Amino acid sequence: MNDVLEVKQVSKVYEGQRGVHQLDFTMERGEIVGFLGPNGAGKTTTMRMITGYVHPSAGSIMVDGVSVHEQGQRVRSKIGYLPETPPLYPDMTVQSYLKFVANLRDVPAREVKLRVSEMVSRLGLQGRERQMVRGLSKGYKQRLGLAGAIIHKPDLLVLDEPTSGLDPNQIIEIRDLIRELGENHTVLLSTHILPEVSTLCNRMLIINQGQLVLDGSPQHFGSAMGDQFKVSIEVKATAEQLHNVLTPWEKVRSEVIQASDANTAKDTSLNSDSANTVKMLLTGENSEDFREELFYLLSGSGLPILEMKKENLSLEQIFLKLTTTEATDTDANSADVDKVAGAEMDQDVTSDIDSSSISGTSADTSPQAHKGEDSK
Ligand SMILES: Nc1ncnc2c1ncn2[C@@H]1O[C@H](COP(=O)(O)OP(=O)(O)OP(=O)(O)O)[C@@H](O)[C@H]1O
Repeated sequence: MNDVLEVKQVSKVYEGQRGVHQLDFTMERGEIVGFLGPNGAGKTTTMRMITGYVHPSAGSIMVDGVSVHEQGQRVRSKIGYLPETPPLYPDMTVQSYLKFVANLRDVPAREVKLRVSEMVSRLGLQGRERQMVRGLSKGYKQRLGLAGAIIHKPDLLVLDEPTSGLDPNQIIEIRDLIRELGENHTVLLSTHILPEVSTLCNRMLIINQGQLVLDGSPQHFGSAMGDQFKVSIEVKATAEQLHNVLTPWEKVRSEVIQASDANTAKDTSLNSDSANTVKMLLTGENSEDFREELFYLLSGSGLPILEMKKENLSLEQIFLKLTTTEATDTDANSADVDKVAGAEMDQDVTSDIDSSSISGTSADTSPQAHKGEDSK
């Protein structure tokens, strides 16, 4: 069996209030899955149920074929969990903390020393072995938390907002580490930072109001969810010539973005080399791909197409679209939106580390998180 994680019809109700509702997804070995959602969507609840710290009200969760509910202790040895704020003991040194976690995680006594030094070098903690935890920067605390989460060589790594509160350099370092960890682990990672998903993950889940509203690869959506198909074109023509050809074509609405002829131009700053070219945004009445028809229409009219590009929704637009109230008023079971039409994601968003951050969130500060509690 290739599924490391199976979440089946899982719901959590807190004192009559919905935490999550009928979540259904699996994760295959080697996947790095981004788990996104606005505040209060149910990410932490889901992660805590997977790691066994919160009991589902309904449904079942299996890790590597073992039931979290029935064999919690066995499952914990298969999972590495990094809560948003790692449960570190400030009065321990880096080394003694790692030894402590190794023992807690049942690493065989004869392997502890080796495992600790492996973690120190793998997570870039060399030279800090004897430093007190309280003196570490937030970035190094995060490294130590990650070291503690993987010291027992778990199959599944669950990371709750691992880059939250870090500065941009630390964010890049921790992302690089997660990418490396993803080479040997299956990773479920919650985040508020949308570009993190496109840089790190090969799949993403979006949750809203406790329900899964999207399950797909960041590379395979954009023109999804019954959206109107959009194409931008640059044509060797005047805007008037192009309008004459396109106006009778009722299924497509056109809008000039840039034109070289002064009468219609929104941007007349073009130089003479681009004289008589026009850029337009064309919007179809539905999601049907009209590029081929467009090609024959323009070539039949003797208007050369200089460029044609399918316009995709950015990750932010997709997120907003799926997490507005209307989006979940309909039946928001993920299966309906899973089959998303192939489209490249707008890569522009990947360059911006913080501008897409949706918000901050609360933290789990308790060392008890290691031991298990049903605090939520
Ligand atoms: N212990 C609890 N008691 C009652 N309600 C809770 C408890 N924990 C979570 N909830 C509720 O469950 C829902 C999901 O919360 P959860 O913390 O899982 O969301 P989240 O996606 O992790 O949010 P954030 O991004 O803000 O951390 C929210 O409505 C929240 O108020």
